[in-house]
Amino acid sequence: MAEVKRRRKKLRPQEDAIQFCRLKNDKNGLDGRFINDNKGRGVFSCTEFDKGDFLLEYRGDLISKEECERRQRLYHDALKVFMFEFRYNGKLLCVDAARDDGSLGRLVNDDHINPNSRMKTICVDGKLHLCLFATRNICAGEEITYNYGDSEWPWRCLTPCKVEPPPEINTISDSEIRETESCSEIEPSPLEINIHCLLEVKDVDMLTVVCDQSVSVDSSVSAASVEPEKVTPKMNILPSEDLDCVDKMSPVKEHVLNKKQKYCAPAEEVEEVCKHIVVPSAISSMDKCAECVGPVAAQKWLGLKCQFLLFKLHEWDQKRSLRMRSK
Ligand SMILES: C[S@@+](CC[C@H](N)C(=O)[O-])C[C@H]1O[C@@H](n2cnc3c(N)ncnc32)[C@H](O)[C@@H]1O
Repeated sequence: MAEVKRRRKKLRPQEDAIQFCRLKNDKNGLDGRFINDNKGRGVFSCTEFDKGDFLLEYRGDLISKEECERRQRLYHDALKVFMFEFRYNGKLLCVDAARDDGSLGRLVNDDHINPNSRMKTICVDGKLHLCLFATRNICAGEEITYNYGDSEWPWRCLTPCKVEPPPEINTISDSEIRETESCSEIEPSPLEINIHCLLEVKDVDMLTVVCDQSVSVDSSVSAASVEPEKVTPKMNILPSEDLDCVDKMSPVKEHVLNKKQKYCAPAEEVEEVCKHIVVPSAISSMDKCAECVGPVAAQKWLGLKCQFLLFKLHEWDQKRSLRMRSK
C-alpha cells in the first residue's frame, strides 16, 4: 500500500512568528544549554533551519525608556543584561527579559563576526515583539547567535579578531519586518567636553517615550505586575506600512559638566578649563563614574571615557547632568 506522505504546509516566517508571539511559546527544534563559564548559557538548534525562518521571540515586558531606566536602577547587574533597548519610530523602548520565564530568546548570545540570525521587530495585535530570524541556513547543533550591535561589548575584547563589515540589511526577503539593533549601538565618534563652558548645552535626553498609536508599551511601576496597556489595538496582522525600519539609537552628542573636576585638573585647586575628548567605551567593573561615583559597569559596561585623562562617565549621568542644568 502506497504510503501517502502528507507534508504540513510550512508557514511563512512572519506568520510563524506571529503565531508563536501569540502562543507565548518557543518552537521545537531549539534547546538552551550551558556552554562555559565565560559565555554562560546559549541556544542551540536541534534541527535544520532555512535562511529566513523565524527562530525565537525575545520575550519579556515591553517598556518605555523611563521605565527601563527605573528598572535599571533597581536591578542587579546580572539582570540588566537581559534588557534589550531599541529604537522604534524614533522612540526608545526596551524589552525587559530579566524575569526568567523559561523562554529561550533571552539566552541567545552575541556574535558580531558570523551570526546566523538577526533581531527584528514585528507588530502582533497592536503590540511590538522582538523576533529572531535566520540569516542563513542553520545546521542541527549550531549555536544560535545574532549581532548585539556595534558597542565594545567586553567579551569581544577577549578574542582579538578581524571585524567584518556590518551584516547585510534585509537579508530576509520579508521586508515588512523591521531590522533592529540593540540600543547600545553608539557611533564611535569622539565627543568634546568642555568642563567650564556652559554655553550651548543641548539636552540630548529630552526624548519622551509616549505610547505609539500602533503599539502598546508597558510603563507600569512594578517589574512583575505588568500586563501591557493596550493603546490602540490593531488588526491581527498589520499591513506593511506599519512595519518599516527601526532607527538606531542616536549617539550622545555633547557633555558639559558644571563643577570643578579634581580628576581632570592637573594641579590642586587651579581653575582651569579642561577639555575632554570622550568616546563611547567599554568600562571595567572597577571604574567609578566621575559624576556619580557609582560603578560605570552597572550600565552594561558602557560608558564614556576621555581619550587622554582618567575621566569616565555613565551615559546616564551625563544626561542627568544636562537635565538639572536646563531647569
Ligand atoms: C542576553 S544574555 C545571553 C544569555 C547568557 N549567556 C546567559 O547565560 O544568561 C547576555 C549575556 O550573555 C553573555 N554573552 C553574550 N554573548 C557572549 C559572547 N559572545 N561571549 C561571551 N559572553 C557572551 C554576556 O554576559 C551578556 O551580558
